[in-house]
Amino acid sequence: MTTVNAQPFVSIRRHLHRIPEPGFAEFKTQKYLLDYLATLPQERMEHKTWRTGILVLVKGTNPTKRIGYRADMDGLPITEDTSYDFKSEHPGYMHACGHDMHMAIGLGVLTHFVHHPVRDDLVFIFQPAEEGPGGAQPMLESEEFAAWRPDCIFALHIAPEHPVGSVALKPGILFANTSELFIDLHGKGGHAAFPHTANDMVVAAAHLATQLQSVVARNIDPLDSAVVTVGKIEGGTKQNIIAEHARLEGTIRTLSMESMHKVKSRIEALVHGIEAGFECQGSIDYGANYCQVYNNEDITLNFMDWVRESGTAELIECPTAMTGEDFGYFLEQTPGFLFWLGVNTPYGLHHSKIEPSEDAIEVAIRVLSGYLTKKAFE
Ligand SMILES: CC(=O)N[C@@H](CCC[C@H](N)C(=O)O)C(=O)O
Repeated sequence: MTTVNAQPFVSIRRHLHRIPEPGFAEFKTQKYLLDYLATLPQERMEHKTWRTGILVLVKGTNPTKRIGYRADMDGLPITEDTSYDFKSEHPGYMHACGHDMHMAIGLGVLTHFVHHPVRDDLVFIFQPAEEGPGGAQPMLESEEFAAWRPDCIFALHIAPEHPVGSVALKPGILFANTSELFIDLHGKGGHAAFPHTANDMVVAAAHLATQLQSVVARNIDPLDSAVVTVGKIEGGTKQNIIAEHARLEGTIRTLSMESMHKVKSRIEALVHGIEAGFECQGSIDYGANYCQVYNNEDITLNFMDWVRESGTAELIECPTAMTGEDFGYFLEQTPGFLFWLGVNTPYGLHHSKIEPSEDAIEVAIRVLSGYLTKKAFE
């Protein structure tokens, strides 16, 4: 089994944790990663940037194919509430989805292969804007990516609910199809004391938020799975002014595209109903849409067998989750898989208190280095 000194990558993770940035604005993150790459021996390495992302080629000794690992880079608009002494230095932003861990692990694996080259070429992909508006699709269409397109590709995501030392996955559909959801309602504002002269968009938004919950409950086959979550409502300007505008922001998750179309058409019908019922105008924007994460059956089962046989980590066969990931677009074009990495913390992804166990960094570097070495000689 490969032994790994993960301490430098724990420090890297802590530095990255301090500088979370929004999608396509990962400027400090990109610079920090580039500065680290410059400290490595350059003989076997080439790199190039794509927008705020980075692609790194670690050259094989006698390459027959290219193997990819992808790490996402962006943070989330969350005010951090952890006990860390290396908290976010960017007010209102936090690495609450583990991308700091994913990048540190990527650098750890890359560093291992710079010092221990294998037969095949390895491509490390640091991708911006996973949380939105979605960096994978435009990156896949770029010339920079096309020149180093991998033949198979892997990624991981931290899993708060799984123990450190474990990896969890399944062949087939692992994550759902997603669509963002932004609904604007425009009515007639007015004085709080004269409601009969106005069309109150706070009341309309409240009705709509409640009605949206009927879509999954009443329009989707209970044996299928779907989610409609409204995560944010904004409306009004002052307590004694009737609001002329309200905005609902949410996300849709489905396991099939058929259900995605059904959910969207029901949402459109409900918004028309609100327009008629509250004499207002509604508009819907579906923002960024991600396709499902579909793990290639053969490669995933092969990896699961390898984990079991090598004893590199505890293997958990997990169910499908309604999370989304634009890594699904890589898997649509290139066979591979994504796995959950156990980080054992009571707070979930996107929570202001999440503190993933950093011991998982060593586990991930060990698993990925071991597996990619095997893969490079298959
Ligand atoms: C792993 C994870 O938490 N991914 C995000 C992906 C966001 C997709 C998109 N911006 C949306 O909100 O629909 C997730 O929320 O699952």
